[in-house]
Amino acid sequence: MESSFMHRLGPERCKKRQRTDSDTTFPSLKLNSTMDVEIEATENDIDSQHRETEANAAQFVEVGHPHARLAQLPAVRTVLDEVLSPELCQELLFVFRATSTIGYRPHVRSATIHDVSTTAPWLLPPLIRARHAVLSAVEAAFGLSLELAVEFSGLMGWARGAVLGWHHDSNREYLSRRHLSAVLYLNTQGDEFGAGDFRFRDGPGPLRVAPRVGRLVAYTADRRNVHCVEEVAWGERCTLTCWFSLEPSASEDPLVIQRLCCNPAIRVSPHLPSGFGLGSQPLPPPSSSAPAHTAIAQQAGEASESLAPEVDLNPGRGGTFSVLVLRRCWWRRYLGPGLPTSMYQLPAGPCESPVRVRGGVAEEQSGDVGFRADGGATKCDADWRGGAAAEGGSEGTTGGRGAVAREECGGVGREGDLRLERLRCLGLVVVATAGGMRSGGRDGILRTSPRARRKHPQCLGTTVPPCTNKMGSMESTVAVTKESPGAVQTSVTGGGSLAEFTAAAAATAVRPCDAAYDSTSGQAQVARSQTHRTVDSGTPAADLAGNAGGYGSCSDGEGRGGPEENPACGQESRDVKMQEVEDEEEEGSKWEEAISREDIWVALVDELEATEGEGTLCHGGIESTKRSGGNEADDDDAVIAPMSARGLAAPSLLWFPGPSAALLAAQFAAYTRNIQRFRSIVQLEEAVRELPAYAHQRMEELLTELPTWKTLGVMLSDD
Ligand SMILES: O=C(O)CCC(=O)C(=O)O
Ligand SMILES: [Fe+2]
Repeated sequence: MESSFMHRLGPERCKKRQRTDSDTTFPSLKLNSTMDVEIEATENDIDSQHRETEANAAQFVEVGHPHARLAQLPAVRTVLDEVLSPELCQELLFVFRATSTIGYRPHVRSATIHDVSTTAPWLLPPLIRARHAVLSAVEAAFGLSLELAVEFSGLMGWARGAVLGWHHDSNREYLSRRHLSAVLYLNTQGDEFGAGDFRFRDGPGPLRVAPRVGRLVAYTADRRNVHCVEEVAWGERCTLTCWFSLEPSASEDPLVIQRLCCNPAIRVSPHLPSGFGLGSQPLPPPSSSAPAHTAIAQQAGEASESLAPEVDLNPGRGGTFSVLVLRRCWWRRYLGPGLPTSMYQLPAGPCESPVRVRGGVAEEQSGDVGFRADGGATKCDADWRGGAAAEGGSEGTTGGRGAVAREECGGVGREGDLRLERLRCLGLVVVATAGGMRSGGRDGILRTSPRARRKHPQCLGTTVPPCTNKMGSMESTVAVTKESPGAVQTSVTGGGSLAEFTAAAAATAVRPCDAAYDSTSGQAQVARSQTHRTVDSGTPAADLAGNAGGYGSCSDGEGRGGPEENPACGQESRDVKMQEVEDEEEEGSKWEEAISREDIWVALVDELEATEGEGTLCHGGIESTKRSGGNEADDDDAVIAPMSARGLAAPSLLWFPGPSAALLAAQFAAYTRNIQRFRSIVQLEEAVRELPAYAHQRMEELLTELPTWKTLGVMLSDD
């Protein structure tokens, strides 16, 4: 029996299986001690917060029946150490930080495998390796070899304040195909975060698991494993969270592979080998991605002399994978070779502004976007609940595959929102324009010469939900301006309509809890601003002022900025054009000095400008990402709850012609930020040398491995 398994599994899986087979029951668990894995629960352990949520758990029992295959397991949970090496965990942290976006609960951000596939496919190999190691460990631990499909996998970061009450992981009807859960901890409690214990409510020990790097806690998703996560006290607790299903059709692999196929970075021919995992889902016809392809080619052609030919990666092995690898793209001069362009190409398209605000019932407004005075959800949000914002997890707010009911509403524009959120998470400031800036802008793009920007870098960037045309006829501009080297001031100009206001609030990182729109009076304001102005709905010229919601702004809770450092904090917002003039007079030399230390960003910015209008790609990928990660989130606070904003030390001098470029910068910044020693922009040059090497290596790996994957379980390709 074992040998036949070994034959099917191949050496890697066998090794894993042999190692973990001995760990299937608790007495033989590879636990280092009970210091951080508590076997017995005490009465006091169930604190009031958890008691509150017991009622919740009780209501889920209906849908928490064990799967028949799992009903007689000798053990329903396990804890294993050293399932992943610290090095791989470290790399996963890197992947997570480079790709994460808003997560499924307040203070949680995540990077699902779909996110990674879409935005940075070259980062997939470590994630897939890790995912497969977890799969193997879980299958071995529960004696389910080759029986499990990965239903969801994603990297999660639980920041300070993140908490999850008692629940089990199949507590909703739509989670019923979720049969086993596994959480692999990527970092260690006490080192990189405080508190955040995982706890089982009752049943066999261990009842309390302290996260530590490489440790896996795995359990059946049914009601026998009611568990919780205690509140994280500081830092960020990072996990690779996976759910498994006994139903092959629940596998997320086909979608992931489809995502890759849609990604112009990895254009796979329609002639896929059988069993590749696509099932009946058709690939997009070549024509559907042709414009994108052309756009890239054009872009590459402009910026360079050569476009690599399509590469037949593996002609001999069942199927041709035509991989378009672009070379000589604009950033090559700065970042070196190896970075395919397409992951930076994000969709644009028609959609209303999809700002996401605090939980509540959607309210219809006259426009397409509702914004409630109490911070309730927009109409888009109602359909979006559980979209890309709810990536994984359980407790009803999480995971699953919810439908996006209104594509036209929650679709592309939502991605715009995600991008904004991502930028904000990274501590980057942005300028959003809706309908063009007054200072000579067109098409939502601020146009000043590079030279002028160098001298007057107060217009820091531009990004906007890619739906500005439908936002209304009025102009709306959000400018995040750097008032002094230590602080950022945000001003919103125009914003006459509800939609514009919401877009503005989103774009400026004004925390929704600090912004309000009075639907009765039509007044919108940003409450946290040092200076308040209101804007009359329908009055394009009206201004409202805000600050950048804690991102290097006046009210930064993390010690940056503040009135003392930022004399401009108390000033009223001004028209963007005015601002430029004044800065020129008052701060010119200061800026010059600051900029000279940021040449790399100037260069980046200049080149970003060149990508203006480069088009939008990956639409299908993004759509699919939303669907695959989504479910019925019942806690919309998760979506826009401000994340910790440990961004770049001086997130300035970013000028983005559009969301795609903004994401590029964000991703780039994420890379650099998360190489621990890079703390300031000044040090980016070093990162610039490392990033391409890493990305290049990983991309090569991906391109090499992809043709051999029949599913994302790479080891299965042995036979
Ligand atoms: O992160 C953990 O330790 C567990 C998370 C969890 O229980 C869930 O997402 O359902
Ligand atoms: Fe859970």
